[in-house]
Amino acid sequence: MTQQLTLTRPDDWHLHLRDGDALAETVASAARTFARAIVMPNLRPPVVTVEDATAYQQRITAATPQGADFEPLMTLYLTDQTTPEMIYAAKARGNIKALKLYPAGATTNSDSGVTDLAHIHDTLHDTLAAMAECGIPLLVHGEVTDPDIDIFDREKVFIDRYLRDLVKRFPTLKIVMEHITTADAVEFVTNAPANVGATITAHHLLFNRNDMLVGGIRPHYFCLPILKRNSHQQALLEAATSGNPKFFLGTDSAPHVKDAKEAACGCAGCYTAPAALEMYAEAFEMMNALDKLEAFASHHGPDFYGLPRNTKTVTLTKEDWQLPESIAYGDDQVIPLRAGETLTWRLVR
Ligand SMILES: NC(=O)N[C@@H](CC(=O)O)C(=O)O
Ligand SMILES: [Zn+2]
Ligand SMILES: [Zn+2]
Repeated sequence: MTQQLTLTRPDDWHLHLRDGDALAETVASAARTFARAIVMPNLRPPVVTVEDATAYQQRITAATPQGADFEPLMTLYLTDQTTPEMIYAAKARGNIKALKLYPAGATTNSDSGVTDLAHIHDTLHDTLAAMAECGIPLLVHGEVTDPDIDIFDREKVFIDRYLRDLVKRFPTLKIVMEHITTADAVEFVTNAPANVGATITAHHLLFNRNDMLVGGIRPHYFCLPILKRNSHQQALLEAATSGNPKFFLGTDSAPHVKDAKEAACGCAGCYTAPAALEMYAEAFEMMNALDKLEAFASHHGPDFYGLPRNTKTVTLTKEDWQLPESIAYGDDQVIPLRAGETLTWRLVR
C-alpha cells in the first residue's frame, strides 16, 4: 500500500476566497497546498472590470501569509454588459485568466449573471468572439434556472439546451464546465472537442445525495450543483481517474459563516480548502488510481489554460489526523466539510 506520495505542486482551478476579513483564513488555507488558484468573481458587488479584479488581487496578496508561495489567477464576472473592449483590456493587463458565466439566479451571488442564455451567442457574440481571439477561457456554472426544472436535472438540461450549441458556435473558445456533477456532463465533455474541459470537486467525488440526506439533513453537504445519486458519483470518479486531460482539479471550496449554513434556508457551498488535496487523495485511493492524481491535480489544468506547470512538489503521507470542528472566519466561524472527522491522508510539506 502506498504510504507516501510526492507530486508536482497542484493548482486549484475553481476557488472562492470571498473578501475582507475572510481572506485571512481562505487565502492561508489555499496557499497551504496550491501554488495558484482561479479566483471566482461572485463577490457582492461582483468583480466585473479589470480595475475591480486588480484591486481584489491586491487585497488577496495583502492577506497572503509571509513566505507563502501563492498566485491568485483573477477572473471577471460575465454580465449582459460585458463588452469586447473589456476583454481586450483584460488581455492587455495580463492578470485576468478567465471570465465566469453564471446564469442569473443559478447559484450564490449570481444575480448579475447572464439573463438570456438562449440568445447568448447573439447578445454577447462580440464579447465571446473577443475571448476566443484572446485565448481567454469561459468558465461555466452549468445549470438552468427555470423553476419547472427539477434541481437534480438542471445540469443535464443546461447541456442540452445551451452548452452543446455554444460549443458549436464558438469552436475556438476554451470552455470549462465547472464543478460537474453528472454522468451526462462527463459524457458531454469527453465527446466534445479539445477546447472543452471540466473541473471536478473533491466532495462530488467522495459523496452523493445519500450522504447529505439519509439519517438527517446535513447542511454542510449542500452545494450547487447539488450532490447527485451514486451512479453519477461513480461516473465522476471514473472521469477524474481516467487520465483524460480534459478533467482537472477545481475544489469549489465555498465558505459561508456557520449560521448561514445551519439555517432554515441554508446557503449553498462546501468549505473544503482545509483538506482539499487530502480528500482528492482519498477518492483516488478508493479507485486504486493514486498514480493518476498528479496529472489530474497538477498537469491537466495548466496545460488546458496554456500556463506552465509548477516546478515545486508537495508530499502526502498515509497518516490519520482530525479536521477541526470549527475554524475562525473573521469575527465568525466557518465549519469545514467533514468537521471533526478523521482523514487518512496528511499533507506534510
Ligand atoms: N458551489 C456553491 O454551492 N456555491 C458557490 C457558488 C458556485 O460555485 O456555484 C458560492 O459562491 O457559495
Ligand atoms: Zn457554480
Ligand atoms: Zn464555485
